[in-house]
Amino acid sequence: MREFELVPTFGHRLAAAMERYSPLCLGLDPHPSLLKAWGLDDSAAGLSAFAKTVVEAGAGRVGILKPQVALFERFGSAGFAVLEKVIAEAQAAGMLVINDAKRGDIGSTMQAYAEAWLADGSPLAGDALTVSPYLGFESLRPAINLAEQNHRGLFVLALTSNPEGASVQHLGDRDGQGSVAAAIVKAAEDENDYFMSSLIEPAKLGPIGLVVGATVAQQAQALGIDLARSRAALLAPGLGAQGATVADLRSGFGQAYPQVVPNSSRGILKAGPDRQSLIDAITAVTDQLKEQS
Ligand SMILES: O=c1ccn([C@@H]2O[C@H](COP(=O)(O)O)[C@@H](O)[C@H]2O)c(=O)[nH]1
Repeated sequence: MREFELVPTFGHRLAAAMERYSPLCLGLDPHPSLLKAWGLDDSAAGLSAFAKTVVEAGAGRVGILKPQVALFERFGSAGFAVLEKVIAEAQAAGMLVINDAKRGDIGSTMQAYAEAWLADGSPLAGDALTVSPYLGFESLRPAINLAEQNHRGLFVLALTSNPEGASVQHLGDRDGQGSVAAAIVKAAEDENDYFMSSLIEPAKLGPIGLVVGATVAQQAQALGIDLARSRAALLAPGLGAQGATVADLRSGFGQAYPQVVPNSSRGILKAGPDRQSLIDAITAVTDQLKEQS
């Protein structure tokens, strides 16, 4: 809780969802190939049917849903209308929604992105948003401030799951300056420390999370980054389709493992469209995660 307020912070709500269900974040990635495999049209109507099945399969089984915004944006305003409905329905079903839109711009424009994705009453506002810090961490300030005021969260790209990420994110490491990724993690840590110092009810996780791919988690240790100290939730895409396993999470994240929110999208979604097969795929991953905890 925040001082003078009785509304739980994003960190409190995320920790509660992880505890109640499992740390799994179910990725909602309606790729054209998946729409086809599910016998759906590559249209806004197909998108809507796909999303409805995923939300119904996840309800009561997973606490966190991550729609991939690009795959809704493909359909323009019709896709955004589907996304707005998905956000509302997933939240009504008890899930926290992390909108994976990877927004980032100069501060004045960032303010508009923040209002779209993080302001109370905005139809696109979920519980958290992914953001890119590559215009400078402080360029995210409007989103940081609005997220904190509105009990929402951010996930800042730090070490992304794709192999190309290292060419930017590891810069500085070899010449002893400390890597770009390390600077981002430290900025998130400082922001979380500042925010959490004002809480009445202590929280394990701050409002500023980080994206650290499940496929590259061990690189954080190699770069000398202490993820546990950041008190950031660690959104970890890469489980399943990109090759990372639940065992990799444990070894890769080490002491920071309790902060990890692993995402699997295609690895689970390929089990559809049959609802029960989708539920079985979700259960298989959540069971493995519970065994590792
Ligand atoms: O570093 C990153 C950041 C985001 N993503 C996103 O996560 C999902 C992963 O989907 P899978 O089908 O499980 O591979 C997707 O929406 C990516 O855009 C990421 O993979 N890596």
